[in-house]
Amino acid sequence: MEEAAVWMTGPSAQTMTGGGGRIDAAIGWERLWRPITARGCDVGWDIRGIGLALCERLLDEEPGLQLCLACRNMCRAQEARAALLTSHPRAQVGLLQLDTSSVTSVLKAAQEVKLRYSQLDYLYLNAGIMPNPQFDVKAFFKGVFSSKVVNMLATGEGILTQKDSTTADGMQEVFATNLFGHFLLVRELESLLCQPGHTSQVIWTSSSNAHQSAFSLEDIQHQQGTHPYSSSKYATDLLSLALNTHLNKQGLYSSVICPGFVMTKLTYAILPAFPDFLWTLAMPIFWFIRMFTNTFTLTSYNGAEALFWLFKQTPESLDAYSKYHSLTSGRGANHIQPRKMDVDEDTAEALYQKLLELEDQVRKKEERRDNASLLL
Ligand SMILES: NC(=O)C1=CN([C@@H]2O[C@H](COP(=O)(O)OP(=O)(O)OC[C@H]3O[C@@H](n4cnc5c(N)ncnc54)[C@H](OP(=O)(O)O)[C@@H]3O)[C@@H](O)[C@H]2O)C=CC1
Ligand SMILES: CC(C)CCC[C@@H](C)[C@H]1CC[C@H]2C3=C(CC[C@]12C)[C@@]1(C)CCC(=O)C[C@@H]1CC3
Repeated sequence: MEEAAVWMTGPSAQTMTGGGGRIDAAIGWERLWRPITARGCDVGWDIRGIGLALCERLLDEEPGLQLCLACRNMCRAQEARAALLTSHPRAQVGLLQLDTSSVTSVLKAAQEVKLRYSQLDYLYLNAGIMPNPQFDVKAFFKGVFSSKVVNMLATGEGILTQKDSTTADGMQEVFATNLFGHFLLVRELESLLCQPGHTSQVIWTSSSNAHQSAFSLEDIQHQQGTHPYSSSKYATDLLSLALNTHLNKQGLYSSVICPGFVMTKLTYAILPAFPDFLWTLAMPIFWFIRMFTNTFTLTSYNGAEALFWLFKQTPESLDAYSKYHSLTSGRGANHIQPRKMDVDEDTAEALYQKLLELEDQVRKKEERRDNASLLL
């Protein structure tokens, strides 16, 4: 058995297909697009997600690092691994199939990790979705000419809604993918993360879009509303706090980051009708906006700054009540800023208890399913 340094969900290379043809050059100094050199599963254009950018940054720092990438799409996972090994031939990059929206998949992946490794130092929980985003153009232009413009551009507040769906386990998909799957994973991997005389870090990719107003303890899955993404990210902030309360003594430290506004598959989907060349034309506007709000980090490299920074910190020095923001100045320089989160211990504990109840229910369901398949 090996000691895995870093374990990560959702770091695969993204390929964008269709959607308005090809772009044949990297844009400006900040490379947003890269042509796929070794043809893999899809034909299209490669946009790095924040997870893959982080892997590259970690390997730049420590070329011999042992990484394990947990991805739902193994084809993309292999592409990501190949890209990492090309730039860092000494790296040890393991792959694991994991769909965070599926209870069965999470339990199976956790079993596999326990077979492969005896200890985990870092667990990056980065997988996330924002399905069927609806961009409110009217509210956007109204916001642009109001005093709320900076906040709107930094958080996306008031201009985005999503249409959620249910998973095969009967859960809300955004909740299951962004929060519950990760929670179950942490619970399953507690023994590897909480080793005597050892500290570990659990690092969540949260968001500035995490709003208390979108979250309700009476509806933690956000079945009723139209802001499931915002609700799941606020729940992430609460859960991180609760994990610290419960597990700091056992050596597990949890932190949340916000990568800023980054151009990835997730954000391109917000304006799917926008052809590629319009995104290219919008870049100077984005760089201009960056002069006023340093939350426009734009590239995955910049967005991964806080994730990378946390890797180098001693866990005991981190503040459980702060979110660590990746920020990029108008001149393109990166820095980190801890900002106090709008969370309290009682709500965090109440959510934690509800998640434990739900965990209990899904485990019983899984057991019944396993027993039924044994009988067949
Ligand atoms: N881009 C932005 O501006 C911001 C992003 N974030 C957060 O950053 C994180 C990374 O997003 P980003 O890089 O932007 O977007 P991407 O869409 O590029 O990356 C999301 C990753 O999550 C994976 N994923 C999605 N669903 C599942 C699932 N069910 N099981 C396993 N993996 C899954 C995707 O895998 P696959 O390759 O199969 O699609 C992909 O690798 C997310 O949590 C997002 O919410 C937060 C604030 C701003
Ligand atoms: C000129 C126009 C094309 C500008 C459109 C800008 C908006 C699409 C973006 C402005 C702020 C962005 C933002 C997000 C999505 C895209 C914007 C609304 C997020 C909500 C994406 C997901 C997150 O977790 C937080 C981001 C905050 C900022």
